[in-house]
Amino acid sequence: MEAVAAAAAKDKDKTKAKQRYLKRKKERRKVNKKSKPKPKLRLHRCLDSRMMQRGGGGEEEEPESGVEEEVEEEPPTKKRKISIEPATQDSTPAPAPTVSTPAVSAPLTLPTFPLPALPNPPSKSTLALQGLDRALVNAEIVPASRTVSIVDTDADRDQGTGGTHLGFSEKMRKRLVDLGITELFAVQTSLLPFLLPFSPLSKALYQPYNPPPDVCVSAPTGSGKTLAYAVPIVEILSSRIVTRLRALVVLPTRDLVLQVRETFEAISKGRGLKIGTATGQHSFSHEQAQLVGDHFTSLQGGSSKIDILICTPGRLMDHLKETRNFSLQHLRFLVIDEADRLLAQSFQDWLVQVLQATRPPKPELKYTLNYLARAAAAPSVPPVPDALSPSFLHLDTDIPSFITERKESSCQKLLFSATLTWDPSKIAALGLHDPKYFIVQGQQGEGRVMKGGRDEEESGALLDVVMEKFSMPATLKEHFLICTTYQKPLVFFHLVHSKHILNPNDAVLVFTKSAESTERLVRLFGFLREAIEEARARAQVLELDSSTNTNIVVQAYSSDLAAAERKSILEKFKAREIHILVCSDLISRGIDISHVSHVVSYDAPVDMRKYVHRVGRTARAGREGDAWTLVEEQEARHFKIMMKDAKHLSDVKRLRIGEQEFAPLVPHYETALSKLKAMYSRS
Ligand SMILES: Nc1ncnc2c1ncn2[C@@H]1O[C@H](COP(=O)(O)OP(=O)(O)OP(=O)(O)O)[C@@H](O)[C@H]1O
Repeated sequence: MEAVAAAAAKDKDKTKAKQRYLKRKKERRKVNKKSKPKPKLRLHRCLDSRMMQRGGGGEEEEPESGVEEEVEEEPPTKKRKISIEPATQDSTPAPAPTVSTPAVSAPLTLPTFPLPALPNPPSKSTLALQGLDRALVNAEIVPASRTVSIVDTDADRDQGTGGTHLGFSEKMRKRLVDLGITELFAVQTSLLPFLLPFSPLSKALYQPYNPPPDVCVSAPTGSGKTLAYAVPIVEILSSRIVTRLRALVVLPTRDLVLQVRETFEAISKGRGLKIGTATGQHSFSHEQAQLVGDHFTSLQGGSSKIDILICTPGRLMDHLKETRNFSLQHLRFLVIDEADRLLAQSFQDWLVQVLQATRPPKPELKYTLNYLARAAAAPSVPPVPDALSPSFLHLDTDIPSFITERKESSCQKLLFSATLTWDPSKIAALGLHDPKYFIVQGQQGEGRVMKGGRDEEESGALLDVVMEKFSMPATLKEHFLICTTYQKPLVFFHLVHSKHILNPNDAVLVFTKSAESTERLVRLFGFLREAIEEARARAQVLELDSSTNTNIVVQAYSSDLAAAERKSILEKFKAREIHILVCSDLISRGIDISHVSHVVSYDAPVDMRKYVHRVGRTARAGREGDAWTLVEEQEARHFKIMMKDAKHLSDVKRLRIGEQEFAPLVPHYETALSKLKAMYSRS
């Protein structure tokens, strides 16, 4: 019994000792908690602030539209992972740990180390501006509201304003007013005074010792870039006495060449300037006869029948290589419109070859072995040193010159796009001389509210351009719809027939991903209308109201069509004989059809550049316009991320169409689908 009692007492002591130990441990923990730093918390804060500064955390958390919330976010697991990593892994030397000696032999807590302090990373704008071309940092940011009236009132005449103060002549002002242009748009008010300075020397056709500065312009679609370069070119070239090829405008497609030619012809009426095109639409010999005067004598200065050539790069290369007396040495202007697209195309290195043809070759020392060898191999009739431009004069070795200063090409390069690239490697390839950048703001720029005043506003606009957040026309309304692949034709059909789109005077441009999709959609549309008409004839269409107009003219426009056919289709569309034009991205850039009131991207665009140019076919020159993008369910995530990256998601409204709205169409759609299937299986 005694032994049992002793054992019980011993157990009791042990329990008491254990309780005491636990109590002490708890107290020690409390003390430690108060005195020790909180590494996890600090690291979290540190990481959070870093993420905010890098734009990761800060921007993602920005409250956006209801649509925005549907974008899937990355789970925040990473942050936690990092926070529990042992601090000792960091290579930064840490101060000696402070370990408190326990009063009793209790298990030691892990020593903690103060975390190394991370320097604050530079802000986004500083990062983007670091290493940027100085000229780009000094870009002129032009608000879209900077317009100027050119209607000549008595007051204007007295004050010498009314447009002529922008550098162009009274003759040009009158011509523009005759064409219905009463005020100049922002891109024009900024560029004209720059390209047409008052000093007569700057308007000279040749400036071999002080070549004019090059210009890069980024301005929204439909903002009037064509006139911004056409007016100065016509004004400066009008002073010429002898016809030489002095302006070259390069564009990516034939359709655009024809459009720009029309603009030049309209504004240069009565100036005696000769305008030519080279697109491959006519035979090569026909084009040669249009471009060059003398085909037989080899003239070192070339021989031109035109002052201005508007062309595509492929055909330009052909003439440069094979057309005798086709010379670019007299160029005063080289315009690259839709520059980002053209710079992305190699076309036998067209840019390098063109730039080389504008620059004078280095003077050669006579009587060197090389020179003599080449002279011996030269054709028996040497080229005649006629009509050389000032910077090429040294080619005529018989003309003595005592001027040793190097002569440069007088060619001023002008680059334009709504989505201009700022890729330094591409810009460097242009060898720009003293470039000046103009950035015309659109929708986002006008609405921007910046706390830091003008400087911050400007660097914000610059940052947007550099980071390819493109400006949109202020008058554009954008929408998107998400649907299944099966529903897409139904949604499209419903959209154009419902109040959303087609009013009697509306014109709709529909973009698909390829010529084949264009063809298929037009056929399906036709079969669907047929099915509805048949059902109507059988008086079966009860639910479809009479507004479902089946007389709408829909036409496909694709590269599969002959050039003449394409031209005729575009003319009919402009004349409103065609209501819906379905096309691939062939005419998504530059084409200007003023009455296009709606653009539908039937197949969602894969990148932001494509999106900008497609939707830019409407809402041009200050008119209203709507853009609709049909997004298949599986593409929705990509589309939203693309928009979000471009800071544009909140500007695009999501539209929801309930299935019941197009349910009456479904039986007819099924009939149309089976007809389409039968047609394709036959072919
Ligand atoms: N000052 C103006 N007043 C009225 N209309 C104008 C003016 N300037 C240009 N326009 C018209 O605006 C339309 C769009 O012009 P333009 O085609 O030059 O735009 P853009 O900036 O080149 O567009 P994109 O980037 O899509 O090629 C044209 O129909 C043109 O005639």
